[in-house]
Amino acid sequence: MLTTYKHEPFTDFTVEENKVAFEAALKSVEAELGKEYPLVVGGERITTKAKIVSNNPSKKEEVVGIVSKADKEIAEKAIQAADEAFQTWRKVSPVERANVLVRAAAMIRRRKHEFSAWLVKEAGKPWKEADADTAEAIDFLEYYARQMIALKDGKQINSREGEHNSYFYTPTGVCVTISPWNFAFAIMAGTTVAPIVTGNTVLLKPASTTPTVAYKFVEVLEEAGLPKGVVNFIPGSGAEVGDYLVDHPKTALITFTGSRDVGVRLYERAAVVHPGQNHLKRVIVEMGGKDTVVVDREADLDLAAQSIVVSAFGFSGQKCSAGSRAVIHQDVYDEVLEKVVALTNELSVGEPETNDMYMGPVIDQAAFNKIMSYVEIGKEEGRLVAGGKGDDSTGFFIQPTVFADVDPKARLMQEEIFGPVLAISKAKDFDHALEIANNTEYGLTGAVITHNRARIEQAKQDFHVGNLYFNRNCTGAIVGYHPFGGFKMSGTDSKAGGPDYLALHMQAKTVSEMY
Ligand SMILES: NC(=O)c1ccc[n+]([C@@H]2O[C@H](COP(=O)([O-])OP(=O)(O)OC[C@H]3O[C@@H](n4cnc5c(N)ncnc54)[C@H](O)[C@@H]3O)[C@@H](O)[C@H]2O)c1
Ligand SMILES: N[C@@H](CCC=O)C(=O)O
Repeated sequence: MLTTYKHEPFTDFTVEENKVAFEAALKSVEAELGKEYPLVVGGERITTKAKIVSNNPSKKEEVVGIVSKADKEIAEKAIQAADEAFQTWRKVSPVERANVLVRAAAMIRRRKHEFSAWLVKEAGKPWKEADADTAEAIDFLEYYARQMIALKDGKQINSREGEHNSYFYTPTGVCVTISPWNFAFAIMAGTTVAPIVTGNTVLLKPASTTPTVAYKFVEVLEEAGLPKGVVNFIPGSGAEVGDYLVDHPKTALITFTGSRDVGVRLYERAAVVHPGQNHLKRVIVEMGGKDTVVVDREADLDLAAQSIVVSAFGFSGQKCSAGSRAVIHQDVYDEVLEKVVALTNELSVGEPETNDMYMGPVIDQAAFNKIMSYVEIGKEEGRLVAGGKGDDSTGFFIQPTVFADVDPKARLMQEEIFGPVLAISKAKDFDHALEIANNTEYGLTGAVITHNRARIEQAKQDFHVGNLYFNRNCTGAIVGYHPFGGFKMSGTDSKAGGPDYLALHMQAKTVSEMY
């Protein structure tokens, strides 16, 4: 019997013992930098000539891992291995499947700082962000294990005299998991184990910037007792391997987390029925955000400024949930803006290895260039009040940047920048603030800072986002506490870490037997 689910606590790095332990983990990871990792297909290790090289975004020259790269031929082999493994894995009891996740969670918990240290190196995460990413990966394993046990007997339905009816969930088939780099552990792990615990088999294609941590996770699943072929590790080009897997007639389920453009393309492709395919593919697509913190005139203005800054600049704004826009009531606009600028100017940016930096680098050169081009756009569209500079000489560092007085329809207020750039608009009143908050194509997260109960109720009805928060920041959803997923072009609102999530990976079956 499992204990009641509780989320994994975050590490307090002001405690000397924790700091020392994390430094030791970083040292041990440093000793492993630059190693090579194979693909894993049906349990077999495959080394290819073509490689994906992942570098430390804060020290461009530092190679973190060199990972073999799958092509179409290997992708085909992996699909066959996953299909074969499905025939037995689907019959393994849900409790046994759940136990694999619980064992894996325990193993990761014992190596928690080591995994977080990999995230510092490979994703450029400051310690606190890396620790939260690892904690969330553990949470997904623990939460989905318990959810599967709760669903194992299906749900109660009615029977009539002489008839016995039952309703239960069955596995779907081969699942393609395509994950992003920004929660290189948590989202990769969560979107891998949800299909596994529900009895499906998985082809895992992690992001090319963060494949090492994904390989380490696959090793843990194997050590936890996952049979060969249930998870297959096949990093590769999104365009080549991604398309091949999405189009394949044996693919039953696709779970994608990433950008809007790739997600939409994949959603369209998955709708096409290919020769040899006798089913419709299930698709879970979680995409970007352009998330807003709204500040009412009746609000704690210090809390408002803190919420805006934390939402905008945590992990350098590289969260789909990032509050990259703030909309402030005109009566308190100047005061909140002044506080936001003061807090922003206190933030430090630099190599995250030593835990004295609030923000590390952005992920790579392409991201650096894109974000800096938005800084230039911002200079045309608004008033630069903080930051505005970047330095890519040794790593990809960008100052936390704030633009004030931006028109609600300006590009800076509409497009996902995915970096430390905050745009601020002034609202005439609360209705106007909500109108601006809703005026993008996205609908992922949002926050409202207000003391006014009527406005809280109004926002609950009218602020059209999947995750709405009051009097706090709009990032940092916790598995099992804040099920996560967005409306509109932010995705299929599948609510990762929530009670309805696992059912999306299964087929409900009705059985009726006459006595
Ligand atoms: N809604 C959410 O829960 C959520 C969570 C995290 C990140 N995101 C979003 O993800 C984006 C950042 O992540 P990213 O830069 O890794 O996104 P991305 O779309 O560039 O890549 C995501 C994954 O898709 C793969 N890919 C790329 N082209 C492909 C193709 N043609 N076919 C199949 N796969 C392909 C990539 O290799 C990667 O594994 C942001 O837009 C962010 O908002 C959303
Ligand atoms: N679930 C995370 C965001 C994931 C996307 O990047 C949060 O709530 O901040």
